[in-house]
Amino acid sequence: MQTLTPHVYWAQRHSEIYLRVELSDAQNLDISVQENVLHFKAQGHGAKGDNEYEFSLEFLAPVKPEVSHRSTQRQVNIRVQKKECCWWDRLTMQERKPLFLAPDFDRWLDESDAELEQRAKEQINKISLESRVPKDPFLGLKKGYLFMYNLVQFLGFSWIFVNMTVRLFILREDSFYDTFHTIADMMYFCQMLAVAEVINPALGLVKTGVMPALIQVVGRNVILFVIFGSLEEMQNKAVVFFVFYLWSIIEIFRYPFYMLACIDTEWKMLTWLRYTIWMPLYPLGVLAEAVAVIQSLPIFDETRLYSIPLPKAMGHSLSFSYVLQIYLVLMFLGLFVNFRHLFKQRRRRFRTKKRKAN
Ligand SMILES: CCCCCCCCCCCCC[C@@H](O)CC(=O)SCCNC(=O)CCNC(=O)[C@H](O)C(C)(C)COP(=O)(O)OP(=O)(O)OC[C@H]1O[C@@H](n2cnc3c(N)ncnc32)[C@H](O)[C@@H]1OP(=O)(O)O
Repeated sequence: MQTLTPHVYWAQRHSEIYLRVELSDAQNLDISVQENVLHFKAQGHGAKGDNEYEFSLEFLAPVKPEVSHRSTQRQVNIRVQKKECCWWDRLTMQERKPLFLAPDFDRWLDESDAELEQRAKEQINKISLESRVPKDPFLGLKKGYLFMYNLVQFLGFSWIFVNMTVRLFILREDSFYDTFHTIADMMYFCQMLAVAEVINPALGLVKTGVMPALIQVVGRNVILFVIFGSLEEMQNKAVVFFVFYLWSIIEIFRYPFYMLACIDTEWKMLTWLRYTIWMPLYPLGVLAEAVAVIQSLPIFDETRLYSIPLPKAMGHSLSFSYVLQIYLVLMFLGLFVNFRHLFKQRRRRFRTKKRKAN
């Protein structure tokens, strides 16, 4: 048997090469890519009758070593993936086209048509993927609820922030000492409502963990209701101003950011602020809260408020200040957990943004 070369027809797309080998009833196919050269060997019926046919092609640019092929009664179809998605000027490394090679006009597309075809394919894939993911029938309701929740919180914290800022400008330092009496009601309202922030991820309404929200809400509410709310002696201390002011600064950026997210809108500046200003604010907030706890310790010792009754043999009662000392340690653990969480959220947010931009 003579070894002959079959007629080969080729076409390309940005990511792959198609070869059509004119050989009917091909058998003993041996097709491989080694060092960027495609080797083909098979027995079949070609231009010179039944024979063994073979050819080699060194590609113009790198291709993946895996080759897929399908043999039909009339021909052998070969598909080779390009390593890089780009358009080639010709198929082979050698400039002169081998005699057995010709364009496959059935598949031939020029570069711009191939691009259009690629885009159409991507669009079809996207649509079919979207249609496979079941649509949430309550999506509108969920978004409406979240939007309203964030709006109310935004209005509440804006009122707190503006009120405190105006009072600071007018009364200067004096405003520090009666912050609680002017702001507490609104802060109670916002922080009670903030319990929803633990419930929302628990119900799967927002894509985030329950734990960071729980730490945040419990952390603030202990300070607000237990330290400030139940000790009158704490209510006219300057620390109340710093705690409330630090809490409200982050929230006047965080809630509008969420509101926009509910209507699939984004303002870059707001996103940046939401994911950046917590860096100085969070440690400062925890520091201010720690100062408040430390200032409250002697008051709890003195008033015996919330003290834990002990059996007679062990003494009278255990001051609540001991519980608060343990809480102080927990606060710094909480700071660590949430700081790490916020760093992750920030990285995820800006990484996805960059990827989308590319
Ligand atoms: C078991 C109990 C233990 C108790 C231990 C107590 C320890 C005490 C520790 C005390 C530490 C607290 C100190 C703190 O009080 C001090 C201060 O607050 S100082 C001021 C500065 N503070 C901050 O900057 C923190 C602000 N708070 C937060 O950022 C959040 O509360 C937090 C839970 C920490 C993080 O939020 P989240 O996990 O939700 O991250 P994202 O904002 O990135 O959101 C993730 C995705 O969910 C979507 N989302 C979230 N919430 C909503 C919403 N309400 N509406 C709509 N969408 C929402 C958001 O858009 C993200 O989606 P996507 O990824 O698609 O963009």
